[in-house]
Amino acid sequence: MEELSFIPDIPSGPLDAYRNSATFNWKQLKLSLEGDIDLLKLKYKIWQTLEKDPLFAHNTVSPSLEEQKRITQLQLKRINEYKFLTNEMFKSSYSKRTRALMTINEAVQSLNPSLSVKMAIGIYLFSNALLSLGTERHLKFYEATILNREILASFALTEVAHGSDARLMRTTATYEPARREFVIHTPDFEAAKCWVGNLGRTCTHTLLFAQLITPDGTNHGLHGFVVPIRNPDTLETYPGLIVGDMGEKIGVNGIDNGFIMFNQYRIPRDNLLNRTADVTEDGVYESSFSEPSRILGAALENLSAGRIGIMQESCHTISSAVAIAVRYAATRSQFGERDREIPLIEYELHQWRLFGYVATAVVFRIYIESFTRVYLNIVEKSNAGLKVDNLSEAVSEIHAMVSSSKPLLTWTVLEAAQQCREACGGHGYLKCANLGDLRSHHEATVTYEGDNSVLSQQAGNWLLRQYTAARQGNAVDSPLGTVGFLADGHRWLADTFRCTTTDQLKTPQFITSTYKWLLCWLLKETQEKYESEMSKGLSKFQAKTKSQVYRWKTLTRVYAEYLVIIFSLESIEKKERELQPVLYKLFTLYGLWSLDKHLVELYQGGFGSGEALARLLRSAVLELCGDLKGEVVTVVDALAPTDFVLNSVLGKSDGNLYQNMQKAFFNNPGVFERAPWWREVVPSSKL
Ligand SMILES: Cc1cc2nc3c(=O)[nH]c(=O)nc-3n(C[C@H](O)[C@H](O)[C@H](O)COP(=O)(O)OP(=O)(O)OC[C@H]3O[C@@H](n4cnc5c(N)ncnc54)[C@H](O)[C@@H]3O)c2cc1C
Repeated sequence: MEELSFIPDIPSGPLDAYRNSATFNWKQLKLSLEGDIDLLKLKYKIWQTLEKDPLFAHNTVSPSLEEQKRITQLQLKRINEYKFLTNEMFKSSYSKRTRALMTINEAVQSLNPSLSVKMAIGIYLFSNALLSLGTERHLKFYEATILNREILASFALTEVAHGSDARLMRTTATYEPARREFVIHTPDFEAAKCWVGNLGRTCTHTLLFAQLITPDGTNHGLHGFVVPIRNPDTLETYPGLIVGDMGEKIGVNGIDNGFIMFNQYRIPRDNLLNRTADVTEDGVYESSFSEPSRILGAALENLSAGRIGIMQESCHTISSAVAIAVRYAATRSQFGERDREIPLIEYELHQWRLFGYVATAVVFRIYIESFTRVYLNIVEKSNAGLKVDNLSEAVSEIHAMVSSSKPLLTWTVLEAAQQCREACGGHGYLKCANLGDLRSHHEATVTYEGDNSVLSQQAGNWLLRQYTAARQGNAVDSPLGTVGFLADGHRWLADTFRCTTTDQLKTPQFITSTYKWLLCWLLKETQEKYESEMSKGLSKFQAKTKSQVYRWKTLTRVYAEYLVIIFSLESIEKKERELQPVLYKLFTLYGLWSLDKHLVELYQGGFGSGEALARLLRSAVLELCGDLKGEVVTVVDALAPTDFVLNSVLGKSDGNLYQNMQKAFFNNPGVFERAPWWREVVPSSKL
């Protein structure tokens, strides 16, 4: 086993009772979930450095809005000074460098989600966009951002009246050959860019998406431009801009989301990100794509890395949430027979509420770790000009994977955070439990970088194209192999439920084959519904909108669950032998617990007929919960960050629940003082 002494030991205490029954070493599982010892070391280095820095100290009371923004910006400055991304990392291969940046982002996110959003948009998303959408002209911006940290950027796509439907955005960038400049203009408030993170108070530049118009009046669709917003030395906005902060939100208030209106604002021609399309000095438009929608598609594909980052952060959020709730469940006792109270974790109901999410936290982490590798490998090869087989098909498949997985992960983590909060009862409602902040900061991820419901529709488009190809006897375009099985769709659909014992369900084979049946059936259902709407004379657009509920939407969710299943299974098969028993149990629980939510479809489509399917499936879930009782406390030790980062009075690793709570109560500012406003509320006659 590798040398893991850099991971601090966990203090002995009341949780030992459960820890002692674990069949594996938690540090080994932690390393295995991280997937790379250097990245795990980097994460600990960041956490330990920031724990010593007063700028990162936790607050017992939420600071004012302005203060949250100030602290977050100062923290970013400090992170830049720490140079966690060493020169060696910076010079390493694209995938190594990106993995390191993603790790820094994850480590920071678990301490202050606003800070990681600030960093992700302001540095990584922007610099990534410069590399993928820009050319040599833009290298100066790249270096100023990622190397010298002189630029803090933002990403301005959303407008007041248009969010998901990006094509109809109305900010314009009109080229003027006489001055070789683009003139950016906002026609009215509805076209103001809004929700733009870092724009409200801090960014120096924005990556703006605007309709590119050539001197002949032709609109060539949305294109990306680098637009200076503020003087970096004074943070004053430049003339010609109306920029403001959007005010208080229901989470991530350390981020200054802003709005902006441009009044005939001029930028040099060179600021157009011109990898896919350019305008000559004389104003002639040139593009390697014939379709404007494909240019936008190429530009927005850049968001994939950001969405993968969101999924990684979501894995941290669910890990923290289940760590708090499971440690609480193991130390909090209620009820029992003959006045002997038992810990909450002993109750089957409590196990069922929480353990599915513990299993989810583990398999999501394994899935994302593995998918990130595949993704970065392909991007690296393609950036280096190496041959990637079926590159454009692979890009489409990755887009479908990301567009279905981001919704699945972010929605599930939101449900998990809520369930964990409730599982800690009233104490879970305390700010110092940290479950409320985990939930509300996470919540925005279901909307930003693509609203989940809208994003899922894109994955459905790709899936239905593959289904149609398979039905017509053509090849399925799935270089990553996620839906290669559709070629045998009729065979999978002929499958029926034949198990007679729960053990027969608790196998990877049962779970994967049932998912294949589900996907084939949902594809057939969705396609039939779509065709029947078309046959009534509806347009493609209308037919699509009439096929969403119970079909398209469920289909894309099931596809994402299937991705989690196949990717995590493949990884688990390669993991250390000592870890495999617990990992298979967690995998099986995730698979069956997820299938339980699709019983309606499994019966409706004729996979199951009698009562056996539901009875055996649910019994298997409960048996697995019981089997995992002795393991979960140690599983969450592997999932949890350090106590400082977890920042929860209920979830400390020492398990001294009530001593920790007393300390927190007694240390609340002014806790024992008479209310400073007492004079205002007592009867005036007594004064
Ligand atoms: C915290 C936060 C940070 C953000 N940061 C940025 C940023 O930095 N830069 C930026 O440009 N934007 C940013 N955004 C904006 C974000 O990207 C948009 O909110 C998102 O794309 C959704 O667009 P919308 O709000 O206009 O919702 P709409 O598109 O108006 O959607 C509203 C609802 O209608 C549903 N809907 C829409 N179309 C359909 C359809 N065809 N069928 C069925 N249902 C549909 C959606 O699912 C959604 O539930 C941020 C948002 C938040 C909350």
